[in-house]
Amino acid sequence: MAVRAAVAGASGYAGGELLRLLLTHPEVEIGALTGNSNAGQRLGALQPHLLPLADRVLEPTTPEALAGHDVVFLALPHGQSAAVAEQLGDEVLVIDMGADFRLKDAADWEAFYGSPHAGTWPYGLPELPGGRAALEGSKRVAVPGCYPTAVSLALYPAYADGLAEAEAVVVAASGTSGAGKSPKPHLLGSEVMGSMSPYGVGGGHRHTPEMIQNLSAAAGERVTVSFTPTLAPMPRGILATCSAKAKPGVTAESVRAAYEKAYADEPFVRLLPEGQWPATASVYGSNAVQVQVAHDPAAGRIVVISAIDNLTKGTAGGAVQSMNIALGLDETTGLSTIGVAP
Ligand SMILES: NC(=O)C1=CN([C@@H]2O[C@H](COP(=O)(O)OP(=O)(O)OC[C@H]3O[C@@H](n4cnc5c(N)ncnc54)[C@H](OP(=O)(O)O)[C@@H]3O)[C@@H](O)[C@H]2O)C=CC1
Ligand SMILES: CC(=O)N[C@@H](CCC(=O)OP(=O)(O)O)C(=O)O
Repeated sequence: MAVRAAVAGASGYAGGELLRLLLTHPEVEIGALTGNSNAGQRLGALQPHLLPLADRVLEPTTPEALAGHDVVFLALPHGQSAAVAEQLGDEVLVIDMGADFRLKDAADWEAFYGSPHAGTWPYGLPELPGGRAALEGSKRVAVPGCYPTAVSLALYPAYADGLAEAEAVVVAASGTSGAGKSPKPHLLGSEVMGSMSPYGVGGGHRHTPEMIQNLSAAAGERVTVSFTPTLAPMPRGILATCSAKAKPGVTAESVRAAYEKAYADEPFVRLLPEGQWPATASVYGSNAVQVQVAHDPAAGRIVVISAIDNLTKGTAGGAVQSMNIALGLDETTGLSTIGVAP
């Protein structure tokens, strides 16, 4: 019997990418589609690339509209999911693509999001140690942020294998869809085209505590992360350049061996052959993660670069992968590692 899925936030970028994936998922039947300011609109007017759903009309996001489904995806602005989720009952699988339930530390949540902490749900990054076990049979999933997905998958093997000191430096470039669809003055076409710019510099970005949470769990000690996001003139993609001081005795061979071990059996993470580097174009529209490692002996640092599509593995693909695990389906069902080129 098909898994009936509702999508709240179907008019947004994350909701649109989720629907693109669910349309080809062999086990899923798409149920209610809800929005907020766009309720009453045809989906075809908002997501013209989703042709099979063009004549569906968005409903308001209410418990009644979301009732009667096996899975409810919440692709809402952060801070909006908790109130909706608590009205859905314990039997339905709720997958939150926003930030509300990602952080374990209430003080971190309050410091970075400025509202009371709603709680913590099993975290939807199966590749992390213990990640799959946390999701199996769960009725709640918190999908990670896009930058924490790219950065945690780049650095966790170095920490899990005890190769890196507990400080990491990350500079990551993101495509503009990461900022969502609502209009923002710094995201006007003329501001973004032909330019790259940093933001959230100096530890202010709300994804910093999420990265620290993941890397500290892998290291078994608190890892600090100096994170600088930058905006790149492209619609999708994240390229994360991450480094950490190498522990004494670490070599290029020991670094590569740690990553080969971590990713040998991962269906979506590809440690590239030596000499080949991750690129956002190679993972465009796919759930793949490209990773490459280097050891810089002069600087005494491990350098790891990862590339993801922020809307796919960084949000909607990660959500579908987690749904598959929670429901006991093959983890790769409905997901592709094939990109779009050129
Ligand atoms: N874009 C990305 O790369 C990533 C996004 N995410 C997360 O996914 C979530 C959605 O982001 P994104 O799609 O980019 O954002 P968008 O701004 O593109 O879409 C937001 C969606 O939420 C709906 N919405 C807005 N306010 C409310 C409300 N008060 N109640 C119910 N629905 C509401 C909007 O409906 P309407 O249009 O009808 O007003 C729209 O469907 C966010 O939490 C974001 O952080 C996570 C990782 C990456
Ligand atoms: C380019 C850009 O603006 N990106 C967003 C991150 C998108 C994301 O993952 O957001 P959530 O944590 O809200 O899910 C940002 O930096 O705020």
